[in-house]
Amino acid sequence: MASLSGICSSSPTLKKFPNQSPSLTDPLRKDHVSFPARRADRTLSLVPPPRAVAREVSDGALAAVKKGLEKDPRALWRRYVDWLYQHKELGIYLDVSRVGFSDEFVKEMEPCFEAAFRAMEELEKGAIANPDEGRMVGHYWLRDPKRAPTAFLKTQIENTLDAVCKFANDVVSGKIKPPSSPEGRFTQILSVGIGGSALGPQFVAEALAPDNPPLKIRFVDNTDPAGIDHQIAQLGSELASTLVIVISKSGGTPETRNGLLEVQKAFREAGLNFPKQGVAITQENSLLDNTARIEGWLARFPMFDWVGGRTSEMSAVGLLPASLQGIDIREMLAGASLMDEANRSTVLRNNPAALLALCWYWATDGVGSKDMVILPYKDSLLLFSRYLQQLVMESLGKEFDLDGNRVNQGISVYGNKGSTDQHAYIQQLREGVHNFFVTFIEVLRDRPPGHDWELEPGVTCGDYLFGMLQGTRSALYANNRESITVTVQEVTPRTVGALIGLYERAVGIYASLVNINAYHQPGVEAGKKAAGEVLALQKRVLAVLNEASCKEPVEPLTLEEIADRCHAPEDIEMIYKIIAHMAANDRALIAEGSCGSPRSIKVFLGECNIDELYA
Ligand SMILES: O=P(O)(O)OC[C@H]1O[C@](O)(CO)[C@@H](O)[C@@H]1O
Repeated sequence: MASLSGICSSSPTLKKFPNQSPSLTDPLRKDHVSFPARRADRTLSLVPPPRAVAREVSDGALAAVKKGLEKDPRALWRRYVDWLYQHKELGIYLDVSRVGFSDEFVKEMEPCFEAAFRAMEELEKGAIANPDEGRMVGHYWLRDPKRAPTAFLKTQIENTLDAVCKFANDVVSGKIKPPSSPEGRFTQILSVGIGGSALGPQFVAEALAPDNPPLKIRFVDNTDPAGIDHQIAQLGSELASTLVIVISKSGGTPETRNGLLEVQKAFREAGLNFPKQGVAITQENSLLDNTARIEGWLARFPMFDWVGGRTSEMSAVGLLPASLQGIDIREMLAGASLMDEANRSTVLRNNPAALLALCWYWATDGVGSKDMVILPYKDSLLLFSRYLQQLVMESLGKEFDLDGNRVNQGISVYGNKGSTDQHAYIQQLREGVHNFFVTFIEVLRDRPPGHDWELEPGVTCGDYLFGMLQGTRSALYANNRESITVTVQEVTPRTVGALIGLYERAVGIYASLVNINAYHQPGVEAGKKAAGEVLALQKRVLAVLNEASCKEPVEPLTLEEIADRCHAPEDIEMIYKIIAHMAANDRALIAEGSCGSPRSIKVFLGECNIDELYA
C-alpha cells in the first residue's frame, strides 16, 4: 500500500504546507471513491487549484484507503461488533461502524494518536496547553481534584464545590431567603451570562431539571432589550423571590454587563434590593467580582483562570444553577470522571473520545470538509447540539495552527432532535448535498418504568422513536452518508456528565491531531472590537446631531454632512445604519426623505442637550 505518512499534524509536510499535503487532508480526495462528486469538486477540477499538484501525488495513497462504505450485511455486522465500544459502568455505547475508515487508515493514524495522548497527558499534568494566553487547561481536574498539579488548586476546587453545595442547600431549604418575598424563599433563578457562561447551564437544565424543581431557571443570554423584558415580565411578582446569578469568566463581557444593568433597573423599579438577591460567578478581582464585593452581593463564587468558558459546566458556572434545580451535581461529576478515565486509555479502540476524533478526522478529511450534524432522539437533549456548537466550533475553528501556519481549521456543528428533524432537513441529508456526517444520540430507556403502554398491539410510542432513529441511520448509510451512534441507557446526571466529558476530550484530541490551540478564541475579538467602534461612532454622530439640533432654527443634516462633521466620510454607510436604527427607536427624527432612499434623508434630534454641547 502506498504510504500515508504525513497524515496528521505531527508530519513536517502538513505543518509547513497544510493545504498542499499529499495526505488525507485534501478535501478533494472523495473524487476517487464511490461517493458522488460534489458540485464544488467538479467546478474546481475545471480550474486546477494550487493544491492540484499535491493531489496528483496523493491519488495512489488515497485510493488505497478509500474503498467506499461496506454494504454487505454480514461484513457490516462484523464491523459493528469489532468496533463497538462499551463503557460498562456508565452504560454508554459508541458505534463507529457506519463511518468508513479502513484498517490501513487506523494504522497510519496511530502515531498521531500516540502524540495526541501524550499531549493530553501533559495537559492534565498542568502544561501550558493554551500557549497564546499562557494558561493551563484544567477542566478535567474539576471532576477529579487529586489530578490538579498543586495542592493549592486541589483545595480550591474542593472548597468551591463544598461552597456551591452548601449555598444551594441553604437556598433550597429556605435558610437563605430573599429579603422581601411573600413566599419567604427563593423560587426562581435568573441566570445572566452568554456563550460558555450560558450554554452548559441551558443544556443541563433542559436535560435534567425535574418537572417541579425547587427553583425554576430562566436565562438572559443576549443584549436584546425585548428578550430581557420578556424574561423579566415572565417573572412578574416573583422577581422578589428570584436569585440572579451573573456569570462571566472575564467579568467584562458587554452583553452580560448590559443584562445585569437591565435586571438591576427592574429591581429598582420594583423597589427590591438587588445585592441581597445577586450572586456572581467570575474570576477573582474581575470588574464583576469587584462590583459584587463592593455592593455586598449575597454570594460570590470563583471561576478559575485555567477553565475556559466552553468547558466550564463542571465548575461553579454549571454546578450552582444545576444544584439549585435539584440536579445531583456529584453524579454529574462522577459521570464525567468515569468518562475521563476511559479517555485516558492509550489504546484507540478502548478510548471513546479518540474513536470520535478518529471518525471526525476521517469524515471531514482532517480539514472540516463536512459538517457535524448532532441528532439526539430525546427531547430533553435538544440543546446538546447548541452546546456542542460552541464547544467544537470555538475550539476547533482556528485560522492558524500552533506553528503559525494558516490552516483555517474547524468543523461546523448543527442539529436539533429526532425524529422532529426528519420532518425538516433530513430530506436534504438523505438526497441533497453531501457535506455532513451525523451523530445519533440514542437513549434506550423511553420513559420511567411503569408508565409505558402500547398504543397499537406490541408497539409503544417510544418504539416509534427507536424505529425512526434506526430507519434514518439505515437510509442515510444506504446513500453513503456516514454516521456515528452514541447510545446511553437513560438521561441522568451521570450520563450527561459523561457526554460532556466525552466531547470535551474528543475536541482536545482532535485539536492535537490537527495541531491547533483548542483553548483560545482570538477570532471573537475582531467582532467585539468592531462593535466597540460602531458604538464610538454612534456617540460622535449623536454629538454632531446634538450641536445642529441646538441651533435656532434647528439644522437638519444630510448623511454626507454628518459624516463630514464626524471626520468619517468613509463610514457613511455605517452612519446611515446608525441613523436608521436610532430613528426606528424614536431617538432621531428624519426631517425629509425616508430610510429607503438614504441620499434623500435629513436628520435632527427631537431634543437638544445644551449641557452636553458645552461639556
Ligand atoms: O464568561 P465571559 O468572560 O463573559 O465570556 C463569555 C463567552 O465569550 C467568549 O469569550 C467569546 O466571546 C466565550 O469564549 C465565552 O464563553
